Amino acid sequence: MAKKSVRDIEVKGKRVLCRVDFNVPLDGERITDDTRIRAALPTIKYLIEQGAVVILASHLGRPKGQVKEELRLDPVAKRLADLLGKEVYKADEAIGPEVEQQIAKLEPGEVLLLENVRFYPGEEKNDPEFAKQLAKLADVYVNDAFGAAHRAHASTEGVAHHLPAVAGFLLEKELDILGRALEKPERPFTAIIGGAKVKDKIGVIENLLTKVDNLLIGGGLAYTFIKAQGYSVGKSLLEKDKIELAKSLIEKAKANNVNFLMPVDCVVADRFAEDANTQVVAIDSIPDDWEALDIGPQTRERYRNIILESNLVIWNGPMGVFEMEPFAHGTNAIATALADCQGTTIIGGGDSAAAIEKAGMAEAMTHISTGGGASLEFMEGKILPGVAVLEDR
Ligand SMILES: Nc1ncnc2c1ncn2[C@@H]1O[C@H](COP(=O)(O)OP(=O)(O)OP(=O)(O)O)[C@@H](O)[C@H]1O
Ligand SMILES: O=C(O)[C@H](O)COP(=O)(O)O
Repeated sequence: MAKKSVRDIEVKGKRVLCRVDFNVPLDGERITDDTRIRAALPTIKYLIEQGAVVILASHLGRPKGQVKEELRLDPVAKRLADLLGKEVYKADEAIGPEVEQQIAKLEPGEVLLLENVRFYPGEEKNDPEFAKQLAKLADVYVNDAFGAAHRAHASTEGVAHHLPAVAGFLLEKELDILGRALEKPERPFTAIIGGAKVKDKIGVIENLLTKVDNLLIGGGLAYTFIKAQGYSVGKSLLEKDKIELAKSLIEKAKANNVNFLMPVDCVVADRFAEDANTQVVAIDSIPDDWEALDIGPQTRERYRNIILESNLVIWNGPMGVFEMEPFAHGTNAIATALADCQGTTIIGGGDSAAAIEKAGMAEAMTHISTGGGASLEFMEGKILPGVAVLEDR
C-alpha cells in the first residue's frame, strides 16, 4: 500500500488516537453483531503490545450532533474489554479537559474509548476546531475505520492534518484486498450487483464494466434494466428516470465485451408481505398487479454456474427481499455458490455481508468487507478522504 501503516512509525510510550468503526447494530444495550469490533482487534492489540497509550474514537449511529443516551459507546467498551480480556476505560465525552485528565492518568498499554464523536456537531461538519480538540488528545493518529473512510469528518479526515497520520491493519487489509481485486483481477472476474436502487449503484456498475468479464444483476434494481429491455415489470421497483441510463449501461457492457446478465425468471408476489401469494414467472411474463421480489430458480442456476467458473467474484447487494423468507432463496443461492467457488470471493459489506453471516457462510469467503458505503465508493473508483489524508510511504 502507498500509505504508511502503524508498523512504519514508533508508537511506544506515545498517546495514539485510533479511529475505529464501532458502528455496530444494537438491540437496546445488546450488540447483535460484533464483527466490526473483532476486526479492529489486531491494531488495538498491536498498540497495546507496543506500549502505546491507546485512545479509541468511533461513531455509533446517526445522532446528528446531539447526545443520544441510547447511542453512548458503553456497551461497546464492555464488549471490547471482553474480547481483549483487559480493562477498557470509557470517557463520557470525546474532547475537553476531563478527557485530557483521564488520558494523562493512563499507563502505556492501557485503553480508553472516547464517547461517540457524532454527539458533537463539529464531527460531521469536519470543523477544524473540533478536529484540533481531538488532535490535542494524542501524539499520533491511526485510522483503522475502513467503514467510515468515505466520510470526510473531523475524526476521519480533519484530525489527520494535525498529527502524524497512518493506517491501521484493518484499513490496510481492506485497501489491499479490494485494490488488488480491481487493479489486477484474477480471471474470469465476475461481479454480482443487487440491492434496491439503480441510483445507488450507477457509479459502481460503470466502473466495474471497465474491469469485469461477467456482471450479474439482481435485486430491486434489476427491474429497471428489465424495463429497459422492453418488458413490463408490473408493480416491481422501477426507477423511470433511470431507464435510459440502464439502456446505456447495457450498451456499454456490449462495447466492452462484458457478459451482462439479467434475471430470466423471478418470484412475484401479489403484495409486499411475507405471507403474500407468490409464483415463479419468466421475466417477460410479470403480471400487471404483481411485484418481483426475488430472482427465480433458472436465474439462480445460471448465476451459480458462472460463479463456479470464476476465479474472482465480488458481490454487493441482495438478490431479493432477503429479510422475508419466501424471497431469500436468490440471495442464499448466491451465498452458497460463493461458498462453493474455488476462486477468490469478496463481499462488499452492507446487506450482502449480513446475508452471508445469517446463512452461516462467513468462514467460506475470502474477504467480507467491514465497509458498506466505503467499499461501494472504493469499487466506484473514488478516493476515500480518510485514506487520502494519511501519510504516503
Ligand atoms: N426485488 C426487490 N424489490 C424490493 N426490494 C428489494 C428487492 N430486492 C432487494 N430489495 C431490498 O434491497 C435492500 C438492500 O438494498 P441496498 O441497496 O440498501 O443494498 P446494499 O447495497 O447491500 O446496502 P448497503 O448500503 O447496506 O451496502 C434490502 O432491504 C432488500 O429487501
Ligand atoms: O455503517 C457504516 O457504513 C459506517 O459506519 C458509516 O456510517 P454512516 O453511513 O452513518 O456514515
